[in-house]
Amino acid sequence: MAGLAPEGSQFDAGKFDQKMNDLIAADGDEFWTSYDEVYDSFDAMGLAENLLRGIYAYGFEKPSAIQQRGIVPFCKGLDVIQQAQSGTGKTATFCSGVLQQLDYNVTQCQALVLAPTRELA
Ligand SMILES: Nc1ncnc2c1ncn2[C@@H]1O[C@H](COP(=O)(O)OP(=O)(O)OP(=O)(O)O)[C@@H](O)[C@H]1O
Repeated sequence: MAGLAPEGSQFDAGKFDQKMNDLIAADGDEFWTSYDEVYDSFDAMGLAENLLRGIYAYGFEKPSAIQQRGIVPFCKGLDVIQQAQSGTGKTATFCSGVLQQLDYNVTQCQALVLAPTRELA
């Protein structure tokens, strides 16, 4: 029937869980369920000078709780899942992480942000 995913391509939660468990077991040293480093200033995060200037130009003087914990692992290129209440600065967290990693000499697309607009509506 039109519109249906091909046979075998549907998401299988059981297989996904099994795959995740295998990955965690195999690479346990590289998998954290929390990240303990906290940076209580933007200066301390080692951000690029132009990015830092932009952050301060926006009037952001001190990083929020999620920013204190979330920007640096993002900048290190880690795969991260972050969760915080609405309005606590998540957008600036992942934007800072993306901007820090961009190569400004490259004109091709370097980042893609997918947002669940239904939840934001
Ligand atoms: N460190 C900061 N200092 C001052 N203002 C900030 C800081 N970080 C974010 N803001 C401001 O706080 C407001 C909320 O931030 P933001 O939209 O990033 O939060 P969010 O967690 O992504 O929200 P939502 O869950 O609703 O998408 C924005 O107006 C943003 O400019």
